[in-house]
Amino acid sequence: MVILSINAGSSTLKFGVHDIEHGIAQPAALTGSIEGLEPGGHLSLSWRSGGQVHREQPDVDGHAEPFHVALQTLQRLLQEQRAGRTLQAIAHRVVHGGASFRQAVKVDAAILHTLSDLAPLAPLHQPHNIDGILALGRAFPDVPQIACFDTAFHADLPEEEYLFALPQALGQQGIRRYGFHGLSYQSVSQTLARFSQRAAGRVVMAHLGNGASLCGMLDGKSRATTMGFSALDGLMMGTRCGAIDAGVLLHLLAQGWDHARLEALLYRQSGLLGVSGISADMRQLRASDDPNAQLAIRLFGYRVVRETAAVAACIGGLDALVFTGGIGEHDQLLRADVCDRLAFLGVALDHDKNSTADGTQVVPVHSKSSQAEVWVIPTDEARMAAQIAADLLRQ
Ligand SMILES: Nc1ncnc2c1ncn2[C@@H]1O[C@H](COP(=O)(O)OP(=O)(O)O)[C@@H](O)[C@H]1O
Ligand SMILES: CC(=O)OP(=O)(O)O
Ligand SMILES: [Mg+2]
Repeated sequence: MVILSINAGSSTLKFGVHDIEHGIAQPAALTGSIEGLEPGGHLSLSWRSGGQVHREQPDVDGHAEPFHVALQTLQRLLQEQRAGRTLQAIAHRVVHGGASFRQAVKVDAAILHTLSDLAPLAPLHQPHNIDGILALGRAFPDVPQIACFDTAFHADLPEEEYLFALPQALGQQGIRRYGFHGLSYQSVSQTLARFSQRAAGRVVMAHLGNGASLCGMLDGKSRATTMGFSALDGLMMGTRCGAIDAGVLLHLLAQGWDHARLEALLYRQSGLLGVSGISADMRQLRASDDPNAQLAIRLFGYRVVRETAAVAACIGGLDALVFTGGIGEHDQLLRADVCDRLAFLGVALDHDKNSTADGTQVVPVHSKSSQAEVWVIPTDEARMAAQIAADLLRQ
């Protein structure tokens, strides 16, 4: 069996072609991303197969929809690689499953409708996830499309974690904490379990990418997480501010800000980009000597420390801390800053080991004397989605 995994975002479409052997999704035989899907962006395709990396610039005529060109490019690549003919399913990462979906589902018209209703709760993600399902449904009409939700991993959060302190009628309408990055947490916790017995204990995972969140787990199950009703809560991110005093929003509303302006502020103009005024990308901030770039990095690390301690408190302590996501896997300075400040929780980093971890493999980075283990583990959301889809098809 072969499953194509799709993670369609606002600027990138990431894909992986996974063989399923004896029910287990294998690392992608063909993997890649199409970048530059945002308005005015420059489309570029990069893909890896058999250890070789290929790059190309798809031809785009000025009027073509970037998403359409990306899809044609992907279809062509699948044909060339003979992967398209054998597809058994297409697994889509869908960020928000709301109260309706506690686990993955095979998509039909009614389900698409429900997913569309959730789009305002994840405006950076859900519309693109849905576009991906529609486009691949047209391209491969006979192949089942499976929606794999970021929220599903957190479906059993305890009541005191998922309830907001609002009148209960609102909670009953579905206004509650859902939590996100679930495919990543599930992938990384399965990997941790292969390497460390601490996976059965009190684990805090830090998914620090363009979006960023933490998850506190007991025995591999989500018990606390920083993202909430939407993917805005919790940590500071590339362009999102994370947790913010709701009084600020009331104040801006009273000043005449409308929904569209607030949404743009909270989702697209804040975070590393907003504070630095330079970039949402940690690599560019590291390379800059502008004091505002350094300030943005400091705020980012500070918030990770603050929230890690809070999440550790919710799960009763810390047996292991795991870094993943683009920043978590690659930014050794950020890991060092965070771990040094978490010494009070029994975290002691081995700085030499930390400097070798670059997201290509699983690396323990704690020192011998550390009470808590610290790991850098590359996430594989695509393989996780393929696995979830394979499991669903077998049911
Ligand atoms: N070598 C690196 N050093 C520091 N940060 C990095 C590095 N590579 C990637 N990043 C950060 O990771 C982010 C992308 O994270 P990723 O988890 O891949 O994001 P996405 O949410 O798009 O899946 C980039 O925006 C950048 O901030
Ligand atoms: C939920 C979320 O923020 O996802 P991403 O990190 O892909 O933006
Ligand atoms: Mg991500």
